Amino acid sequence: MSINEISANKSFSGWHKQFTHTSSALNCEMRFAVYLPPQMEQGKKVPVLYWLSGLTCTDENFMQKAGAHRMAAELGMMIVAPDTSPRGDDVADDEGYDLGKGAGFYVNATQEPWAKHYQMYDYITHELPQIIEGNFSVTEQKAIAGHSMGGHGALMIALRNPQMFVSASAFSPIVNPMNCPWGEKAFTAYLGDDKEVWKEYDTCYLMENYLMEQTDQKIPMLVSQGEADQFLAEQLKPEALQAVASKKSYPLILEYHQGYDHSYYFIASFIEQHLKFHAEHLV
Ligand SMILES: N[C@@H](CCC(=O)N[C@@H](CSC=O)C(=O)NCC(=O)O)C(=O)O
Repeated sequence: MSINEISANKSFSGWHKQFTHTSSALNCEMRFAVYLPPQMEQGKKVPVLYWLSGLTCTDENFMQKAGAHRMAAELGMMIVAPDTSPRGDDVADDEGYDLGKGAGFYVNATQEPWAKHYQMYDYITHELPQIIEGNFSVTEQKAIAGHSMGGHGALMIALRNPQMFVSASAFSPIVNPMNCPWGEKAFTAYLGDDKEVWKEYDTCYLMENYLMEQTDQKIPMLVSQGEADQFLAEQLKPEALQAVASKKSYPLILEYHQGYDHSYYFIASFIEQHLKFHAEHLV
């Protein structure tokens, strides 16, 4: 699995880099970004945090706006930020910002015209980790985090792959995509009308029903939510996740923050807490 380095910027004694590669899962050329902490230059293997971004994002939003490099350098943590959908001229798209390119929702599409390229679940859970582990000096320890649509992706993927990740966190996640306009639109297009199939990708459903009998399957979760978020009531509904977590005794920390909106200003304000949370588990 060859990758091509297309940019490199020194940052907090480590490196921010971007790579392109041919994705067999997505059937197209993709780009991802990494932050390589300075410990890697001294030959040390480091754990990896996968960051999944939200609607309209590429690999660049998090790396440029979250202010995560200083703490990742201090903690000795590699960060991987993939794109949010397949890309390219022959990839299906939609006029809306919430479907198609920039809006892959981290699912494996089964419907046309999406199925040929929109296999983001497989890309994040199989192909990308293989690429990272094949090309960088990393340990097997992995955590996952994300924002909004990417928060849905991070929590959903963690719940379905508890053996793969040691911790999960999210800013302003879409926790119940089966029951909000963003999720209903995307899941109908990518997965079809059968809501039984949607359940495989719904964090609230998964937390209540999936692999929850064994206590060691409950990987710790941190969720941060701004109270002034413009999408809070209609799209995000964190109270639904809190209700399931309480019912299932799931180790969820859900924190509300007065005055913060849905933007990267919120993420930048609390990213240090999230990275330290993951560092506690990435031993
Ligand atoms: N353009 C849309 C809203 C788009 C938006 O807010 N995108 C968020 C993620 S929302 C959920 O996944 C984002 O991260 N944007 C990129 C950024 O750098 O801020 C609208 O106008 O409503």
